[in-house]
Amino acid sequence: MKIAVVGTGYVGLVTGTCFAETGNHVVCVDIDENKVNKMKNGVVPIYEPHLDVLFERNIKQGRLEFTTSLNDAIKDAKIIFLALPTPPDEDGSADLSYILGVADDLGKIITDYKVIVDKSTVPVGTADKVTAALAANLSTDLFDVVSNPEFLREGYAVDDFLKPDRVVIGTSSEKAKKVMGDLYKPYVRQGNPIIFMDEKSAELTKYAANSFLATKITFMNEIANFCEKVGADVDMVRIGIGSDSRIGKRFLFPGIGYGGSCFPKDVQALAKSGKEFGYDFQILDSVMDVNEKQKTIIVPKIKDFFKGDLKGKTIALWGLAFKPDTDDIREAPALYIINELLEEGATIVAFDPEAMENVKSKYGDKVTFVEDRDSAIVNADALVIATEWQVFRNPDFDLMAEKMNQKVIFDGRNLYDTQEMKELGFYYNSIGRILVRG
Ligand SMILES: NC(=O)C1=CN([C@@H]2O[C@H](COP(=O)(O)OP(=O)(O)OC[C@H]3O[C@@H](n4cnc5c(N)ncnc54)[C@H](O)[C@@H]3O)[C@@H](O)[C@H]2O)C=CC1
Ligand SMILES: O=C(O)[C@H]1O[C@H](OP(=O)(O)OP(=O)(O)OC[C@H]2O[C@@H](n3ccc(=O)[nH]c3=O)[C@H](O)[C@@H]2O)[C@H](O)[C@@H](O)[C@@H]1O
Repeated sequence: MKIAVVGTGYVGLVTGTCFAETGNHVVCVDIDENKVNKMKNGVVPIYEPHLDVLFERNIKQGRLEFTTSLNDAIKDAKIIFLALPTPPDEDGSADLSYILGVADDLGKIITDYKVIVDKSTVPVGTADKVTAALAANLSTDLFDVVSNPEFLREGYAVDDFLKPDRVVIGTSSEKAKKVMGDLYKPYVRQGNPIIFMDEKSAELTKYAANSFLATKITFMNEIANFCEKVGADVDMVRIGIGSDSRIGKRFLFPGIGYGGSCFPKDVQALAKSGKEFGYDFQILDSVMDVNEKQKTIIVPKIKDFFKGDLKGKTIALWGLAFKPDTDDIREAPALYIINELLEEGATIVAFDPEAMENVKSKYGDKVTFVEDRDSAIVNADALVIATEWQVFRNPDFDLMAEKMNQKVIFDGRNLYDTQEMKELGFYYNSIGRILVRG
């Protein structure tokens, strides 16, 4: 099948590459010329594990192409995916200007029947708005609009896309249903269901999934905070409740709050969407409040340790990305921690395996960046861990003892065993577990 993908970010590029991998011909279009040039030269513009192999293979085999011309991209395509940004507007609602702008452009250039698929995360009612934008210039016989939300996670995007738990397709058109069913056939063969539904339900399924997961994490963060008050161990509680199949083991890991380009904006957008329709999502308001505090929950702990004064203190920071295996720093808790520590007068020496360039462009020389994990801890008064990259899981504790000014760790991701830290004589402050005083 011939496919066009508009927008080559995390979702668009993975979508385009994976559809090429299953034998389709895909043209990806982006307005960012620099990005398109990179891709034309065989460079993957984002860090996403395993994407490069598929990317190279499909370019070589002539199934994956790139352009900045919307017209060139869509002229032979039967299906056009919109994988465009839907960032939060000033009031927290999803900004649909990218999607509606492209829909408007498409309405002016489409000449034969096409299925326009919304892959971006959008509020209920967007398919209707996209339809209206297209219909302003185009006969409704020449298109159908489908909502096909994406559930991939950054860092696991390729695997999540190729082996999805489910594919949700929202459409009221039998013709579009057939086209989409054919496209996703390879995934059905892997035993993953395609769930057909109406457009509005599909749109809401996406927000509901992200909001539910964000709520699950936040609930666990509150349990962790309470564990600290009463001397319980959140790891035990997590295992204890996660073993109940009704609750499940995944997405129960407490830490310094959820971040990224999706949970924060999607929870906010669903709450906002609720208000627009006269419904007050009380749970979501609480989730946002708790998460906001959770992102910097480690800072008062650090201040307490240093008796309220961080001036002149050097803090090593391991991890900047909002989670491991990505260079994405959107809404990363590490940035909130950096802001507060800088305000308190601390010096920050940071390391992240993939996200340093992105942070450098925001902070410049306000933060010192080093090229490896162990350089960050030299002469540090404390180490803060903000992202659970594998490389931080098994550090050289002897080297830490030797190189740090004192053996002090504030761990926002619960990477180490508290008993071991006690034996090694570290001050070790983690989330929802006993405080090891060293
Ligand atoms: N990042 C993720 O893991 C996931 C994101 N989503 C949703 O997918 C959508 C896209 O997200 P990302 O891929 O992360 O965004 P992104 O910001 O990484 O990429 C968007 C791309 O669209 C391009 N673009 C902007 N205007 C354009 C135009 N007029 N024509 C062509 N290209 C244009 C940008 O240059 C950029 O390359 C959002 O709605 C997001 O909520 C859904 C599931 C997962
Ligand atoms: O809509 C989206 O963009 C995507 O949002 C999330 O994916 P992603 O943001 O890439 O990353 P997650 O692995 O879900 O992590 C999100 C945040 O939650 C945090 N988290 C996750 C799991 C957990 O147990 N505890 C926890 O604090 C992570 O550290 C991270 O900050 C969803 O998991 C995807 O299904 C969805 O497609």
